[in-house]
Amino acid sequence: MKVFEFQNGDKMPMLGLGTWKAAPGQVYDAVREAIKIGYRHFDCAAIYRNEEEIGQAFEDVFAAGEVTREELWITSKLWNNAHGEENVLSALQKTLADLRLSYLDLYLIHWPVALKPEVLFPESGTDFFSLEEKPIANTWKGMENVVKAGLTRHIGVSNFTINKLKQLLNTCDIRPEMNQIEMHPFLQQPEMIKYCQEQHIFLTAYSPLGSGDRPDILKSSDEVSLLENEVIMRIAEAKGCSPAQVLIQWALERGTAVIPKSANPVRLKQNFESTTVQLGPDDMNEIARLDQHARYIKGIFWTMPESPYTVEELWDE
Ligand SMILES: NC(=O)C1=CN([C@@H]2O[C@H](COP(=O)(O)OP(=O)(O)OC[C@H]3O[C@@H](n4cnc5c(N)ncnc54)[C@H](OP(=O)(O)O)[C@@H]3O)[C@@H](O)[C@H]2O)C=CC1
Ligand SMILES: O=C1CO[C@H](CO)[C@@H](O)[C@@H]1O
Repeated sequence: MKVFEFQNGDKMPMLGLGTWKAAPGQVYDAVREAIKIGYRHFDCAAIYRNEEEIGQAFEDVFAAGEVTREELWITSKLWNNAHGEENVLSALQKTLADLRLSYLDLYLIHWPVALKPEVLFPESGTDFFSLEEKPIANTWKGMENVVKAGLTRHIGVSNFTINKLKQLLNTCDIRPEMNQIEMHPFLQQPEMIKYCQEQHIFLTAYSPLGSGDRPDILKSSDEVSLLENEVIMRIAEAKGCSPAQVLIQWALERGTAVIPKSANPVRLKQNFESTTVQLGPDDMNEIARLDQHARYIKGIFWTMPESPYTVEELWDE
């Protein structure tokens, strides 16, 4: 398994398991099965509301001696309603209690968007704080504090643009080591890859298979399927593998980590075995031409009348 090696020598397996939408009642089995298959990297978040069940699975695999804590890489994310230096510690403590861990490997600011403490998802413009009211630089101090307290080994961000990374790099003491963003053949983000390579920030690709099981409210009528894309299907057929395996291996060959979600034992195994597929330069060039700057996670849930956030500002477009 390819790994990212961090400056302190820690190693993160580049292929991990996404856990958004892995339903309570199923995610326990999915995590246990994934560990049997060989997954050692798990992508979690407080807002996925399944961390308790994932924590039960971790506790049980450790007790059964299947893996040790040190063999796993566990990421989680600070939800938008806990921005502010003073709120990070308690949010992380809740995640650690739910996951039944004493430390995380990586803790990310989930979005550069701040919500009022009592709000999980906004319903009106008054549910938000602006970034002037809750500056990222201040939230980041809270992230640095939890590194110093030994509660997470690394910190980073998610859904940050190059501009927002630049602003953060100007004010931070501990540099962000990861940006987790949507990336797949329809949204290839070449400038972000170049910038993060220069700045020694690792990238993780989310929704690498097109996030087909998103709630309908997050879907738009003009959406196109990645898994059914003609080029991806043709390459898969030629290699004797599945379209999902092409998409996963494509992400790895570009030097990004990738966290496909599955709760199905057959697809979990298939996704893990993507690394046996080899894509050549012709395949990579053909896939490069599929870029259409199209997002599945558009961030429209942060934009509504009187919200301080706009899609243009969110993505710097
Ligand atoms: N930081 C952020 O803001 C975000 C982070 N994420 C993270 O990224 C992870 C992955 O992204 P996500 O949006 O969940 O979507 P993915 O792109 O990983 O797609 C998941 C869907 O693909 C299906 N699938 C999985 N494997 C295969 C396969 N081999 N063949 C066909 N279909 C398959 C799954 O079904 P099934 O389960 O039935 O196999 C599910 O319907 C998330 O779970 C989360 O951890 C995602 C969005 C935003
Ligand atoms: O990680 C993610 C998936 O879940 C959330 C919605 O429920 C998104 O906000 C976020 O991008």
